[in-house]
Amino acid sequence: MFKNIWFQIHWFIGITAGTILMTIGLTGAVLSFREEIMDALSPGVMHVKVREQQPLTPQQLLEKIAVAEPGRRVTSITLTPEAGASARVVFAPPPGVRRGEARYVDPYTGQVSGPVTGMEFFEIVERFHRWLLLPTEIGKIVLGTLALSLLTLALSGLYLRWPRRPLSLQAWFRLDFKLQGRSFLWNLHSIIGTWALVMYVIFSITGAYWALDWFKQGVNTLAGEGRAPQAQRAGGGGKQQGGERSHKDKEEAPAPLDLTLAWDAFLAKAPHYQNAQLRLPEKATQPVQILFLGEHAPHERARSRMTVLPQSGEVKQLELYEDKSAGGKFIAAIYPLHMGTFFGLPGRIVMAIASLMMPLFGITGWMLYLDRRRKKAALRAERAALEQAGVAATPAGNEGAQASQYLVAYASQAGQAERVALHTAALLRQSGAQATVQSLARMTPEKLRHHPRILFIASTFGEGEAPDSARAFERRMRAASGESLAHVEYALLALGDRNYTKFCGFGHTLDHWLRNRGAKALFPLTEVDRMDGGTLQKWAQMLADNGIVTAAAVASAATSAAPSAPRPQEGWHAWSLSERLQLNHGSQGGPIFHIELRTTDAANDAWQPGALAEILPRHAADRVTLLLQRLQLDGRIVVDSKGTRLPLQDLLARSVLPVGHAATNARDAQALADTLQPLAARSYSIASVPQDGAVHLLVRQARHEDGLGLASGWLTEYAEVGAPLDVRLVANANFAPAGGDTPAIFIGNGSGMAGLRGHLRARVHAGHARNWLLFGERNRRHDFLYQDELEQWLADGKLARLDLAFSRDQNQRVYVQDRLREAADELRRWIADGAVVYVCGSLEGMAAGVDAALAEVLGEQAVEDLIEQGRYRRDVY
Ligand SMILES: Cc1cc2nc3c(=O)[nH]c(=O)nc-3n(C[C@H](O)[C@H](O)[C@H](O)COP(=O)(O)O)c2cc1C
Repeated sequence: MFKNIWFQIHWFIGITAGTILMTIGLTGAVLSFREEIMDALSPGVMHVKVREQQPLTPQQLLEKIAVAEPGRRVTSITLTPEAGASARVVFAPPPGVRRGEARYVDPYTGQVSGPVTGMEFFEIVERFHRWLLLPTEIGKIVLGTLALSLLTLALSGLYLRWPRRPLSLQAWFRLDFKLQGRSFLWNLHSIIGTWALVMYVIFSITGAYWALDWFKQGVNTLAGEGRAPQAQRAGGGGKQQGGERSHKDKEEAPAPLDLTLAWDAFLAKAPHYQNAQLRLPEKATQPVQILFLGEHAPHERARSRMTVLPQSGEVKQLELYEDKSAGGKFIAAIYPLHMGTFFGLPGRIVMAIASLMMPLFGITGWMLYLDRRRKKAALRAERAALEQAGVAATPAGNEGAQASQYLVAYASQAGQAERVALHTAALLRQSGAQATVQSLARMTPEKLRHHPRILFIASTFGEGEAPDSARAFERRMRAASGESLAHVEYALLALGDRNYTKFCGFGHTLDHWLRNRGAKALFPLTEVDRMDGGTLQKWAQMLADNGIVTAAAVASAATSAAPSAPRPQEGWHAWSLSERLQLNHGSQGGPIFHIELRTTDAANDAWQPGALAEILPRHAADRVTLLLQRLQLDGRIVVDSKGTRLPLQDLLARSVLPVGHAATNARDAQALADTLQPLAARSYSIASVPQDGAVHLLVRQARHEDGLGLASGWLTEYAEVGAPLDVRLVANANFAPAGGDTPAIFIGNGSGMAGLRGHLRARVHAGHARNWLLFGERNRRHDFLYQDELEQWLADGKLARLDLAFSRDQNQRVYVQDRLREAADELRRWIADGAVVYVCGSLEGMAAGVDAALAEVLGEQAVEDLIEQGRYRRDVY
């Protein structure tokens, strides 16, 4: 709730003040290097060619100027001892003008140069930066408000992005260029924001100091400097008055001013000055003020002040910077802090970059805002449509127990999980079931037991954590006592992004917790990568396969708009199936095939152990032909599908085949093509390393009542050896190698050997020998996959230990988890040595059993710690 309020404040200020702040940032960056730019644009003006001779004294300069510019009074001269640096002089302004003209004077000849190129431009930029080109008093208030807005944005942003693991540097500072879409924008916005935070706080506080008088007075009082110091710009503070007076006194022909004695007095006190500005009086009898940077001045505003009588050279007053109070020094540091010069050139560059980045925030912020609006609008439309159809979210406080047959509970950050939840509810209703949609924000873990059948749609946020709205639920979940959910059946769809280390992290946490409470999964957790449309279809299909919704409802939903983002098409490459070999002839289980894929595309043949190969499957040619015959359509007719032209039979082979009315209603080939949805990609663990020159897969052929499984049938039976395949290799951060020579324990069963073998082959190549493999299947005789290779590694010392669990080779069933228990002491030793555990294979039975065995041997907390430390990695399905 509190967070939500801050979120609203952040985006509201962001889209209003933030938009103007972009221009303030840009102009600030332009002003950072104003002097250097003007110097470069005006050769021979701000710096002249260095000569052997001594530069002229201020008095000599004054005399030369009097000849060159007769009748013009000089109000200040600024000198720098650097060889070749011109003196800067300011003339008294004409009546009614606020600022006098500034010109540069050759330090050796006293020649007055022409105006500096760019000066006017920078003055306009400065007026924009300080007052938005408004009248000063109004401009100051606007800029002060903007400065405070920037402070609010920075601090609320910090609060909103506070990582749940604040000790992780990575969570604070790591830019992740693998991310895409909203996740990438969010990463950019929050990480760069963190980097720039200190700079923005400095900008806003120092900016507010100049713009808001009350703020300035407050700061001055705090600093023990009761009055605001005089403006310290050249020709600033009180100059206006001076200008008016000069006009009034013009007739009186002031006595000529001689600076010789005053300058000598100054040099006697500060012979090694870095910079001196002489403020000249109108009359020779009045004192000259010299503001100067002493030899050890730490920054450009660490100025000392000397007041000297020009006629006698008597020093009336000397206020050294060194003698200022701490508060006074702080006030003097405000300008260099704002400019970054307080920290020298590096500070200036950092501040300029931070200013330049302000538009990046504005733009990413706007994009996040618009994306969110779009998603919310889509969600509203969806909700309205589904409400018409009778599927509505339960009002708060009415979790009405058994009232509905299914609870569809979602955890969503930006609304995608909610949309899927609404669609799932629609599917349920079309199938004749009752459904209630409920956010986990309104649920507590304790209330779940009132719902015997729950479908969860859970997205992940942060680093593998629950979305904000479900954080309270997650907290309670961790704290909840061991209340049993034994009578609850559930299915879980986890939304995530594979580019994050903890892919679908919250979905898995929730799943783990539900199982530990005794809830029964209707089918294994389904992961969805970046709202992949195909996987969502798989979810619907799983619901149908398990009798939760009807096939007809799924088919009709498939032809209507699915709640998926357009499938990212990038990354698909042409591969070919180069080898196929059944490894388990005679097995009691389904046939398992070793399959090799090759590509000629060298740019696409690198992957890390644990990676997955996504494959776009196709229907067997016979099935397509049969359908075409039934529809009396010619499969060779070329149709258009999302901009690609291809024969209808090819499109059908890659699409969900239409059933019922959807097919028979199609008037012609193109009308049919327009209704088709692409088949979901299937992921397989890669069992080889790039050095093998091919992607190896282990595919178990699935057989259903109506024939072979779609993808496994295609890969193991229908596709000819040599057939082309659309393949995309994706990293699997959850199952990536932990790196280095740390000991590794590999546990798996059946085709799960694939993911383990990929890691093992990589480690063997790298010469890492502390590998322990626990593998299980039914019979040693038929199911000892890759037996020769494993035994060879064992003999060569490349595999330190191999435990096999062939469940049906003896009367009593034995599984990998049993082997793990038998080797408890060894397991504890390996874990103590820092071992990383990799589990690959079936979620049901194996993964859950291994989980329980690990908890038994090592303790629940130790398992939690392993997960936290990234030492328990799983690729289970
Ligand atoms: C800031 C941010 C952090 C995320 N962190 C993860 C993560 O750790 N693991 C993951 O699998 N997905 C992560 N995601 C991806 C989301 O879970 C995914 O985009 C999901 O579809 C969002 O659904 P929603 O709109 O219901 O929140 C993250 C997304 C964002 C914007």
